[in-house]
Amino acid sequence: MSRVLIIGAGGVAAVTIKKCARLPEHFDEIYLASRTVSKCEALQAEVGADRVKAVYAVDADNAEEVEALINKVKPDLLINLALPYQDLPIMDACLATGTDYLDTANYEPKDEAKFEYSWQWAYQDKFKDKGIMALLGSGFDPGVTNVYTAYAAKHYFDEIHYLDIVDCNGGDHGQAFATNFNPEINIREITQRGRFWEDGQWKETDPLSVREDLDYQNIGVRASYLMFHEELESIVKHFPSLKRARFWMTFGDAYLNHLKVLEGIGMTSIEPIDFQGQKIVPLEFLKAVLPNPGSLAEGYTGMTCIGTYITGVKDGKEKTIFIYNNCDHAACFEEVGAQAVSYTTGVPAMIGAALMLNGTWKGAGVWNMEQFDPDPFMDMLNQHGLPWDVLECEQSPFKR
Ligand SMILES: NC(=O)c1ccc[n+]([C@@H]2O[C@H](COP(=O)([O-])OP(=O)(O)OC[C@H]3O[C@@H](n4cnc5c(N)ncnc54)[C@H](O)[C@@H]3O)[C@@H](O)[C@H]2O)c1
Ligand SMILES: N[C@@H](CCCCN[C@@H](CCC(=O)O)C(=O)O)C(=O)O
Repeated sequence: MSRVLIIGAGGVAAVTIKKCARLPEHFDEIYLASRTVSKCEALQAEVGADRVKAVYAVDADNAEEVEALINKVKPDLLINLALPYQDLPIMDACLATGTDYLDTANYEPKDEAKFEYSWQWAYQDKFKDKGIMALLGSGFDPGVTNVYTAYAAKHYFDEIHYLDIVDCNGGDHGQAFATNFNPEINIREITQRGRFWEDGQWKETDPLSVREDLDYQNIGVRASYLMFHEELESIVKHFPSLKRARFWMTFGDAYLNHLKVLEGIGMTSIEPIDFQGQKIVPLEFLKAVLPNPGSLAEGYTGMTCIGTYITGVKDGKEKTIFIYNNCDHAACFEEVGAQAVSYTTGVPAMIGAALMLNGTWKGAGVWNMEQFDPDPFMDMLNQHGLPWDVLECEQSPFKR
């Protein structure tokens, strides 16, 4: 029997819960908790009380509260789909109770827009000694992109040398400006300085200053900008043969113009300001004004294309492949009432959890996705709504 406790009841969690609920062979009992219990109740009503057994309010910034909840529910696995700020308190609660842990985004401190694995990797010995497992970044990127890299290294190359992860949302939600997942986390991510790995060191660029126009399968040519994304950090660690590793995300002109204005007037700042006698953080206020990402789903058209270009050597010859998925916003809405960015994150969280629970991916300690055999995960992507394809490219599409 397997019992999971999911923390978080936002856009991503809604997809994971619905997918888990359909798979009683992997998830016998599902429990749900979040800061706002009414969101959990709404999801429980949608999915059915036979599948989501009970819901709870929890403040996951508080490790002791999470620990008390774990002691009540006694899950085999805790799936963290709250925000990156809660990763460490939840990991502390898992350590205290001897519970396995999974998340989709690496820890970042609330008062500093900096995301890196050092904080979570620091739990390696503690998790190992306790005999429990943490699986980090089981979303799409990070997540599936790490698994694509491991799959390419296993089946297509003797050694991999160049990696370019590309993330295109070619969809149209009809809003002037909106983010597809938590606006605070998303805007903190894309306004950071760019960073990529080359010749054994990290190199920095000004935010969104390096552009390539790339042709995305079933979407077309889109302006793509170099950014830092967390999976680069673990992938270069686990594939030391990489000479260069970069991440690119597409943005339209309208999106970038809005972002520029919001940044220019200080609305993306995380420094608190005084407003009518109280402290407010401009970015938190902006989040309250922007559409809830879940609300974009109805009427959203077009698709995403996220994938990994890899160049390396096989039998002495250099070659490039592209492994990718297209995900259609409208099809996701029809299936689970969500848009494709929530879907592409929520499904891999379910798959990572299923592989942990049935022991296919197991081991004490803190793990990144590319450290396990990619094949069972790739099979489940095909079975559960995120089919992938591999293209052999004549040459790399990047000019630089
Ligand atoms: N790996 C990927 O591909 C990828 C892509 C998109 C999003 N993500 C990650 O997925 C996670 C969820 O994103 P989302 O769009 O669903 O966000 P969301 O804002 O819609 O949902 C977050 C949920 O966490 C809850 N929460 C926030 N603070 C809490 C606290 N202190 N205690 C308990 N619950 C709390 C909120 O109430 C909400 O239900 C984020 O960590 C995000 O960074 C990963
Ligand atoms: N998987 C991504 C999701 C973000 C998609 C970003 N693209 C922007 C582009 C919007 C536009 O140009 O209109 C988006 O918000 O969809 C991640 O890991 O961060």
